[in-house]
Amino acid sequence: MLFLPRRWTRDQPLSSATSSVRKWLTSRRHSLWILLILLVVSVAIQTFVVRQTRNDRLTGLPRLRFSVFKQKLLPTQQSALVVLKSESSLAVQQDTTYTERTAGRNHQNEEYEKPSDDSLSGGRNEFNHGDTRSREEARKVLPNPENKASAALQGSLVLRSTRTGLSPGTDRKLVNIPLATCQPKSHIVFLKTHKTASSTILNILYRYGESRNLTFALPLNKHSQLFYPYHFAPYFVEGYSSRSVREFHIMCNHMRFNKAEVAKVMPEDTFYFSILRHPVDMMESIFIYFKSIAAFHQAPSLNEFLDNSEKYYNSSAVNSHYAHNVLAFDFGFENNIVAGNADIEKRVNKAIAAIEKNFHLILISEYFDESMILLKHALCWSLSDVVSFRLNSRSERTRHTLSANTAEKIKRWNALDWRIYLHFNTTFWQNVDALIGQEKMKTEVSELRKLQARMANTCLKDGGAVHPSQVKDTRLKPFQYGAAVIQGYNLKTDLDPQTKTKCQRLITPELQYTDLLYTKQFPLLAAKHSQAKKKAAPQRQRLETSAKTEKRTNRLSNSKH
Ligand SMILES: Nc1ncnc2c1ncn2[C@@H]1O[C@H](COP(=O)(O)OS(=O)(=O)O)[C@@H](OP(=O)(O)O)[C@H]1O
Repeated sequence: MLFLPRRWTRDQPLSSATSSVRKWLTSRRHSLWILLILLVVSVAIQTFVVRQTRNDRLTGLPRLRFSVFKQKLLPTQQSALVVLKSESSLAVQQDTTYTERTAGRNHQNEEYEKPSDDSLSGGRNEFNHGDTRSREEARKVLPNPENKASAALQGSLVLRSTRTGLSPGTDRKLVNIPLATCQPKSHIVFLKTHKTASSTILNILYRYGESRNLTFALPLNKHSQLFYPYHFAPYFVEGYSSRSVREFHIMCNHMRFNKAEVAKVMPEDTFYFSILRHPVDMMESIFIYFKSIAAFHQAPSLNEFLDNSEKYYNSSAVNSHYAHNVLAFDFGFENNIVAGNADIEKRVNKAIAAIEKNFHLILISEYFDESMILLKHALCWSLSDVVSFRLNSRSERTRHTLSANTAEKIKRWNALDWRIYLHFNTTFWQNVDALIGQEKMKTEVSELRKLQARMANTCLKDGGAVHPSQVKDTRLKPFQYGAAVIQGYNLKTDLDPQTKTKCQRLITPELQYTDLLYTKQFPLLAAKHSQAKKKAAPQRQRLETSAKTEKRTNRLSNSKH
C-alpha cells in the first residue's frame, strides 16, 4: 500500500531530496526493509490489542454470549438456564425453572419434613455418634508430629503430595509473613463444597466483605448458587456481562469449579481455597438432606442404597451427582467411578494434581477451628475475622453415625472423594507445621474458642442452636430441605443496635444473606426482581394448588385400583 508505482515516481519533477527518497523507495532491498518494519509494527499492535482485551476481562469485563452454552445443556436442565438469556432483561422465571435444590431453597416457609427414623437407617442400631469417629479416623492419617521434614518448609508453605508417581505441587505457595507486616487479602475464591461446613465459611466471608464494602461475584438474577451443577461460566455472575461491576473481590457461592473460567472474572492475585469433609460423614449428611433426589428417594436406608446402587443410582438422572463422589464433582471432575476400577489411580492422581495447582489452601471440616486459624494466617486476617457460629447444622434427631461396615462401603463407593480427602488431610497438617506449628495452633484455637464463647454469650438467647420451629424471627429461619431438620438461632432481645446488627449477621443463613448482599450491590435489579416475583405470586400459587390437587387425585385413584 505504501509503495508508489514506479511509473508515477519516474514521471514527476522532483527536487534532489525527494529524488533520493524516490530512489530509496524504489530500491528492491529497501522495499524489503519496509515490509519487515511493517510486519513488526503490526505484530506489536496485535499483541497490544490482545493484552488489552485480557485486562478488560479481568477488570472491565466484556460481554459473553449465552447461546454457545445453551446447546450443551440436557433437555431437563435447559429451562433452568433460560433466565440467563438476558441479564438485564430480568427474565425472572422464579422457582418453577430452577434445579430441585434451588427451587426448594426459594420456598422459605415450607413445612418442616419430619423424617421417620426407619427411613433414615434401615435399623437404628446402625448409628452411633459421628463426629468422634470421623475425627479419630482423620487423625489416623496425620503426619507423625515428630516428623521434622516439614521444618524444612519454614518460611514458605508448600502443599506436599503423597500421591504415587507425582511430584509435590510446588507451584502454589503461601508465604509465611508475620501478621504484623503482611497485607490482608481481599481477592478470594472459596469453592463452596456440599455438606462440609461451607455455609459457616460463606458467612465469615460475607461478613468480612460486607463490613469493608467489598464486591461479591453473586449469582445472576438473584439466584442462590452460581448455576450449580453446570460448570462455572463467567456470565453466571451478576454484573459481569453488563460490566456494571469493575472489580470482584470475593466469589463464594456454590458452583462447579472451572479454574480457567473463574479466572476470567477474578483478579490475577486471587487466593483460592476450599474445604473437604470426611466422605463417610459427608455422605450420611447428604443422604438425609437430599433424601428427595431420585437416587435416594426409593432407598429405605443408606446401607440399602450402597448394597444395591445399580438399582437406585442412575448417573444421568437429575441431581444424581449428590449421590456419588460429590466432592470430586464440585471440584469439576467426572464423578462416576468406584474403588477397583482400572482407572482409579490415574483419576485420583489427576484430580489431586489439579486441586494442588489451582488452590492455595484446602481446609478440613473435622478440624474446623484449626482450619480457621490456618485461613486467618494465609489471608493475613485477624482472629475476630474468622469467628463464627455453626450454621446449617442438623438437629441431633436427624444426625447419625454409620456402622464400620457401612462406612467401608461408602469409602469404596466414593473412592475418588475418599482418596482426595486422605491426601489433603495430610497436607493440611503439613501446612499447620510449616505455617504456624502445632503449639501455636493450639494456643490460637483456644483463643478463637474463647472469643466464640464470648460472642455466643453476648448474642444468643438460648446459648446455642435451636429447633427451626423455635426460631422467633422468621427472617432468620434457616432453609429446610429433604429429611434434615436444620437448626437456627435466637438473639438476645436487649442488644444495642450496633451489637444487634453484628449478632444478626453471625446467624443470618446463606439464602437470606445472599439476598441482602445482592440488594446492596444491585438495588435497582433487586427492586425489579421483587416486583416481578410479586406479580408472579398468584399464578405460582394457582399452579401449586392444582399440582397438589392432581397429586391427591392420582393417589386416590391408585389406591382404588
Ligand atoms: N463450624 C463447624 N464445624 C463443623 N461442622 C460444621 C460447622 N458448621 C457447620 N457444620 C456442618 O456442616 C454441614 C453443613 O454443611 P454446608 O453448610 O456445607 O451444607 S450445604 O451444602 O451448604 O447445604 C452440617 O453437617 P450435618 O449437621 O452433619 O449435616 C453442619 O453441622
